[in-house]
Amino acid sequence: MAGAGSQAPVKVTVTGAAGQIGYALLFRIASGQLLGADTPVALSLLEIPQAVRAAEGTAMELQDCAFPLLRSIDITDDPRQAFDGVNVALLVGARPRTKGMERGDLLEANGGIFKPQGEAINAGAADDVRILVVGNPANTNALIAQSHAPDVPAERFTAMTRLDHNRALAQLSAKLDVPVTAIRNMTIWGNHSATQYPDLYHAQVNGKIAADQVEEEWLRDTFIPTVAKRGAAIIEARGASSAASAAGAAIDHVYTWVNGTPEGDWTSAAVVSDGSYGVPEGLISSFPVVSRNGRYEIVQGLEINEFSRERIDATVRELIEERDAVKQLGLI
Ligand SMILES: NC(=O)c1ccc[n+]([C@@H]2O[C@H](COP(=O)([O-])OP(=O)(O)OC[C@H]3O[C@@H](n4cnc5c(N)ncnc54)[C@H](O)[C@@H]3O)[C@@H](O)[C@H]2O)c1
Ligand SMILES: O=C(O)C[C@H](O)C(=O)O
Repeated sequence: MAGAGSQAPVKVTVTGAAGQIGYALLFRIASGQLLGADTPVALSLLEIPQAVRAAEGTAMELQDCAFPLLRSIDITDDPRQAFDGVNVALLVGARPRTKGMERGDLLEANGGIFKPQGEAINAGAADDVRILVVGNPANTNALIAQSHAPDVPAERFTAMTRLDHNRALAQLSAKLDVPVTAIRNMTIWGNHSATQYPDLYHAQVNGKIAADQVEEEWLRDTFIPTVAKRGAAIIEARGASSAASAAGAAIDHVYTWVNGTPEGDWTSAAVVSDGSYGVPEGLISSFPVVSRNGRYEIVQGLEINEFSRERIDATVRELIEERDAVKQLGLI
């Protein structure tokens, strides 16, 4: 069997490489945590021209770590170069909302980033490319990129709700004083936003339904809002949005995608809807998913109670509004 020494490296492109998530993410990728300890990596860092110098500084540090799996680092401000031959694309760089910016302005500014990146992925990506969008608004940015990459199978475009999933595991684990490993089948539904729905009616703790082990009031008034608004709470406390935990979730998302979900468990990812659970086809929405043979598949056949139905419908409504807004702006 060929060892890491002779294997061709997997090309991993990270956009927004000089940002704070980039700094938390790149060293973990280079150390082998994204793809496994046998897989050599060729990193490609995409930044805007003003931040290329800072990305070069990060690359110097990566070099100084002498990671055995890190074969090369390419730094560019050209999406075509960054995505040429890419196997794993982590789209982290995005335009944050600034003071006085309307929602439409935010979507338009991000369209200016994710449209050309989608086109560049379409033009040059490897046949097995997998794309994870982290930059917000993640679901709709993923939709924009996907709609400009007609030659790439739509299911290769995903957006990150694994951080929300991990937050839900952590909150439930603290509430019931159990390790996170006692929890299975957690689900985040919908948008990576405050409307998301973390579902305890299918999650199990030590083999029993989680919702039956907590007070309904806690589930409704504490658990759901704490998970859904955790991003804002981190910004409030840290003065900057989550970075290490976001990087950790991106690593988890890709690692699971490539290596599969454990038997009897599932995870959460925003993937292109096939119409399951009443989510309109084509929307990029979070679902319970398993990864089998290197593909994320939506878990089918779950019963949805009235409480969950209302909340899934609300978050999906928001995704429809975002889709309609970018359609009106001519971005998809
Ligand atoms: N999905 C999630 O769970 C999740 C969690 C945390 C943060 N986020 C989002 O991730 C994004 C990045 O967060 P951060 O803290 O690293 O931000 P940051 O501002 O520190 O870094 C963003 C970087 O992106 C770069 N960038 C901007 N436009 C680019 C382009 N066209 N091409 C390449 N690079 C570009 C910027 O120069 C900057 O270096 C934000 O949108 C944030 O809201 C998502
Ligand atoms: O950057 C943000 O707005 C928050 C981020 O998406 C998070 O969930 O931590």
